[in-house]
Amino acid sequence: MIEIRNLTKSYKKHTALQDVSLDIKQEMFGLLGPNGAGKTTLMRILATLLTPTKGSVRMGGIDLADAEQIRPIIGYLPQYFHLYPQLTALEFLDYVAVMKGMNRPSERREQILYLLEQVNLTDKARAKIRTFSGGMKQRLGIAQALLGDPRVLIVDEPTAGLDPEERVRFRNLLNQSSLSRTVLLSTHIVADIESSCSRVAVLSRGQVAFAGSLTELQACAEGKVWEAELGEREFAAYKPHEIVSARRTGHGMLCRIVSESRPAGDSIPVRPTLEDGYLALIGGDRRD
Ligand SMILES: Nc1ncnc2c1ncn2[C@@H]1O[C@H](COP(=O)(O)OP(=O)(O)OP(=O)(O)O)[C@@H](O)[C@H]1O
Repeated sequence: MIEIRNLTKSYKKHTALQDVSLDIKQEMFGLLGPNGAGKTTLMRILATLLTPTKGSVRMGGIDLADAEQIRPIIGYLPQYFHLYPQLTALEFLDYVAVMKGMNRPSERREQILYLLEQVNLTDKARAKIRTFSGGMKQRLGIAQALLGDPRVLIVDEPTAGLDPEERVRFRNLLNQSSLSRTVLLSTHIVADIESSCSRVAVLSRGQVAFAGSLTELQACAEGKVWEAELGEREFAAYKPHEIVSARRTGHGMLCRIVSESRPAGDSIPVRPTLEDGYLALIGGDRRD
């Protein structure tokens, strides 16, 4: 469905994306990566808001450069987006629908009411957006992205800042949306990928460090995850990204460690999680 070939984007001297190639089918595809890895840059290119320096993208066989053909098939929820606080949910969605070229009022009305129901905001249809919680705003954001029934939905870090209940609700909404379209979800939150995506790519410093199934990503930490009880000095000797979790015990800290080498002393190898796989892969490349 989406074929990304040798995509490069430079902002003056800084190269944010370098030679990125990916194939995304009709599926829910996750994009992981630390801060500054280039996720937003890639998403903005796919949403036709940025022009790549080099490379090409085709969606459903249409070249991304063909803006007139490509725009109607894309729905985009940016990381930060502006909602008009004085408008009601209905007024806002009607405004976006008009912007998307939906000219028939009856068609707009029908789709808006359907989407408000999908995102569970029917009872807030006539409430002003300024009264909405963060989760309600994100759900309204998804509704605006789904106006026009796009074949590709691009969502950039949509669950950051949501409470656990809203995050689960939002993930379910994305899962539901992915039944009939391609969804590309960018996030830092490994649990979001785990619960929703069939495949994932990891960007690191603008390059594809990994692309494959969740099981394959998990396997990147095979033989590199350990549980060990560490004293204060041993604990301090590890790099921050190597200790995934630590719990105080009577004698020190019981730590989960992602490391190429077996920790000294009493340590036992443990089965990696998806997060371990991600951490083993990006390791010291993390900038945050
Ligand atoms: N308009 C710009 N001009 C110059 N540099 C930019 C611009 N936009 C992004 N960058 C740089 O490009 C790199 C990639 O940024 P991008 O926002 O795509 O990363 P990201 O993976 O989405 O990060 P985050 O998770 O923090 O949102 C960063 O080093 C960033 O500082």
